[in-house]
Order: sequence, then C-alpha cells, then structure tokens
Amino acid sequence: MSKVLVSDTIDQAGIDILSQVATVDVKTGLKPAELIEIIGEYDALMIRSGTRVTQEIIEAGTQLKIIGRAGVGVDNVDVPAATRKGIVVVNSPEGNTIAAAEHALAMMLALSRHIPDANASVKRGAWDRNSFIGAEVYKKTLGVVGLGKIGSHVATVAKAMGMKLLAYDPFISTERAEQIGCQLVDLDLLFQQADYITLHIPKTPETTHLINAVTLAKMKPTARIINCARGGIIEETALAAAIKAGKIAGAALDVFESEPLGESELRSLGKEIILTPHLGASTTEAQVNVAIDVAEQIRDVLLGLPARSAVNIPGLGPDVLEELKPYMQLAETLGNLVGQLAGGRVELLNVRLQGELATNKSQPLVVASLKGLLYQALRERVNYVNASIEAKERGIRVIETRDASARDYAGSLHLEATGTLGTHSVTGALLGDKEIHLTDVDGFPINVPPSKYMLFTLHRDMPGIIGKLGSLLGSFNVNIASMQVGRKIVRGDAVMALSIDDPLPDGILSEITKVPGIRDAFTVTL
Ligand SMILES: NC(=O)c1ccc[n+]([C@@H]2O[C@H](COP(=O)([O-])OP(=O)(O)OC[C@H]3O[C@@H](n4cnc5c(N)ncnc54)[C@H](O)[C@@H]3O)[C@@H](O)[C@H]2O)c1
Ligand SMILES: O=C(O)CC[C@@H](O)C(=O)O
Repeated sequence: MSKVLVSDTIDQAGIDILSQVATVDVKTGLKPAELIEIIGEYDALMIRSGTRVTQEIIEAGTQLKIIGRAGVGVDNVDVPAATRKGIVVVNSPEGNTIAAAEHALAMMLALSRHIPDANASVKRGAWDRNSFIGAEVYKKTLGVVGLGKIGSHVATVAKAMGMKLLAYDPFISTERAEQIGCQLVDLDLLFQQADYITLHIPKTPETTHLINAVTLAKMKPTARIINCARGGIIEETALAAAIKAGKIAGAALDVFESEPLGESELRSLGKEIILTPHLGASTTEAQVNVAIDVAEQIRDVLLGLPARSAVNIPGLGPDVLEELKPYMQLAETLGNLVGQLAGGRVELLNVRLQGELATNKSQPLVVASLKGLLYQALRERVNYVNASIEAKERGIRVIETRDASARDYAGSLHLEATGTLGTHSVTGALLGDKEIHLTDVDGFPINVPPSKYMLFTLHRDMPGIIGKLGSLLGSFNVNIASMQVGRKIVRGDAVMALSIDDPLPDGILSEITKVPGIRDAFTVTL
C-alpha cells in the first residue's frame, strides 16, 4: 500500500479520501531535518503553507510521486526541483477563493471602522466612542491589483457595496474587467486615485516590493492598503514608515515577508494597522474544499491517473484535461507502440495532431506521446511532468504539426519515430465508445484495437502467407486472438497486425522472417 505523509493540519475529509488508497501518517510541526529523515518512506506529501518543501527534502523523497498543496500558492515548494525528479505538484486553485476574498473584504471594513481596536477597548472595560470614528466605503474608490479569482470576487462584492472600481492586471482583457464592473487603469493612476488598494497577485520577481517608499508616496494620505495575497509584495519597513509619517491612512495585512511575523515595527503601530496570522484561507468551508480537492488528486495520481490541477504539467488545466483525457491514453499507447516498432535509440519524434485535435489545446498530447515513447526505457519513472525533460536529455527532437483538414476520424494522432534502426509510424483514433483503435501502421490502413501483446509483420500480399504464419505460431503454442491485414494495393506490400494471448517465445521472430514473403516482424508489449 502507498504511504502519504500529511505534514500540516488538514481537514479530516482529506485524510478520509487518502485512507481509501494509502496509509496516512499525520505528522505536523516537523523540523526540516526531521522531514528529510522520514520523507524517503513516502509516496506522497500533503502540505499547507506551514511546510517548506526545499530541494533537499525533494532529493530525500526517493519514492515521492506527488506533492499536494492544500491551497493556492505553491511558493513554499521548490517546483523546478520537483519537476526535474518527475514529481507532480498539485494545488487547489479555487478551494479557498471565497474565503480569501471575504477576508480581504472583512479587513477593509474592519480597518475603516477600527473594529479590532474598538473591540479591544470595550473588552478592557472602556466605553470610548470618540476615538473610533471611521470612514465609509460607499462611493469610495477601490483599486484592485490582480483581477484573478480572488480579486474578481472582491471587486464584485465591493461593487454591490457602492464602491467605484479601478483595476490593474496586465493579463486581463478590458472586456473581462468591464464584465466585473472594473475600469482597467495603469498602476500609477490606481495608486493616485484609490481610497483603498487591495492586492490579489502572486509574489513574483515583478511583484516583489511592488509597494515601496516610491509607490507609497504616490498614494492619497487617506489611502488604506489591504494585503491578503503574499508577504513580500509590500516592503514592510517602507509601509510602517509611511503610516507613521501620515503618508497613507493605514493597512491591513494577512501575509508577511517572513512568517510567522517576528520582531516588526508593524506591531508597534496603532489602530491604523490590522494584522492577522495568514488567515485568508482559514474557514471551515475552505479547509474542507482544499483538503478534498488535493486529497482526490493525490489519490488519483497514486492510482496512476492524471491530476486535474498539476502546476508543473504545461497546458494541462482541469478543463483541458476533461476534454483530452480519452486522447491522453491514445497518445501514450501510440508513443509506446511506435517506440517499440522503431527499436534502437529514437532521435526524432514527429507528432501530427489531426482533425479536431489540431488545436493549441492539444499540446499535452505531445507530452503524453513522449511519456509512451519513453516508457520502455524508464518504466514508472517517466510521467507527464518529466517526459519532455527526459526526452530532451536523451537528445530526442520533437516536431509537432497540426492538420485540421485530416477528417478520416473526428480527431486522430499520427506519430512517426526515427531512430538508429529506421523510421516507423502509427496513427490512432477513438472510435465508438471512445475505444482506442490503430488506424494505420507504417502507412498501411488497418483498424484494430491495441492489445497487450501484438505482432506486426511487413510482408508481400500473396496467397498462403497467413496460413504459414498461423501454423508457425501454432507450433510455438502461440494463440492468436485476432488478425488483420492492411494493404494499399492487391499483391503489393502489406502489414499484418496480430493480437496474441501471450508474449512471443524467444527466437520465434527470426523464424517468422524466414517465412517466404515476410520481410520484417516486430513484437510489442503495450
Ligand atoms: N491569504 C491567504 O490565505 C490566501 C489564500 C488564497 C490565495 N492567496 C493568494 O492570493 C493571491 C491571488 O490568488 P488567486 O487565486 O486570485 O490567483 P489568480 O491566479 O486567480 O489571480 C492572480 C491575478 O494576478 C494577475 N497578475 C499576475 N502578475 C501580475 C502583476 N505583475 N501585476 C498585476 N497583476 C498580476 C494575474 O493576471 C491574475 O489575474 C495569490 O498570491 C495567492 O497565493 C492567499
Ligand atoms: O494554507 C493556508 O492556510 C494558506 C493558504 C493560502 O495562502 C493559499 O495560497 O492558498
């Protein structure tokens, strides 16, 4: 049975799902050295933001197949190191969207009405109504930086509260912004005009210290900033200085440059600042959502199925996966088949996406073809994550073409592998109830579902050849399950595809090529 380590607190709903397929150990609060010591036993690691998964930990995780982050941000995982080792990294892109958005909105209102300090003063026994005069958000301008999932929800709710919305997000269209009721503006204008600025962007080299002394100086003295995105987007010393100097009115922060927040000037500020300990995702609902979402993906990967939100598989988002799922298996099977037909070392793989597969969305089929191609060499060590890297390291060149006009089948995939022993090609499509069919081998049309053990011959189409091959296989006690001949012209060259019940015994291939008319024979195991 597989073993999963859960190293941060996650909801029981997730543990229950993992327990269906694995032994689950929950060990929270491990020091890095303790994690390194035990990670080698585990097939999967499930974390929240509390565990930093460094390259060292990944190197020590010799059995690791998947790292699941029960949340959005994977900045606590060394994703490139995981990718190099073929470890899938998954997250829950939407499970805590509402929780984080509502936390940002709560912070904005709490900051405007001094709720935390007013609450603390009443609890101390005071009844001070003069020190906590607030500001309304109604008719004020909210500047949303990052109009993704969380930013959009914040904007939608803020609109309903009567706020005017400005947004900055270079990757969002004007139409999308208008749908949400936001006016897209440049960052300078947003800083100059906003009464409230809320950050909903990832931490990247471009966004690190986006809020600094220079940008703070552009804001209104009445402006308030909310950061429920990532620590480090705001330069904390500059923020504390700006608040102290009255250059802006205040800030509400859920995330910090270093967490847990240590000694900090921020702690010494008064009611102009609210600090929460990274609580954006901390609602019962969000914790159930992210735990289920990520545990399901870990379960699927441990069962050999693809994950819907892998962050290190290019182009394979949940919607694309749903559409391509049946074709991924087709691509893997064809890759595996053409690799075995080509034999030797493959140097070039031509992947032609045909018919309705001839779109940019089908790119993951190229990765799946490579995974199949490399399966004979790498077995379980190749997966969707590392297939492209492994191919590159082996010097396999990949040429990807698209032919939307190929209409024999709704969508079909053609692979041609060239290696040290020659060139072979296969084409396949999904027929009927999405069953995989081989529709062409080396340019000869056939129509057979692939089976575990197969024999292909290249021969001359002439009387008696099928009988002779059948007798020969019979003399070796090989049972034929099905057989089909593909030819272009009568009595020309032809291909025979046989499904057999067992692997071919050693030595029989050379006997087959001695049958008059048979030029070549290949056996494959799929
Ligand atoms: N506090 C918490 O507990 C908590 C919970 C969930 C998410 N988060 C964080 O909130 C942030 C937003 O999450 P999301 O789910 O909305 O992500 P998202 O990917 O849906 O949205 C991010 C948006 O930022 C935009 N963006 C990227 N770079 C930008 C830049 N340089 N300038 C302006 N816009 C840029 C993107 O185009 C995208 O629209 C992330 O940093 C995430 O880690 C925090
Ligand atoms: O695990 C958490 O509580 C924080 C999650 C949040 O930062 C995220 O990126 O999803």
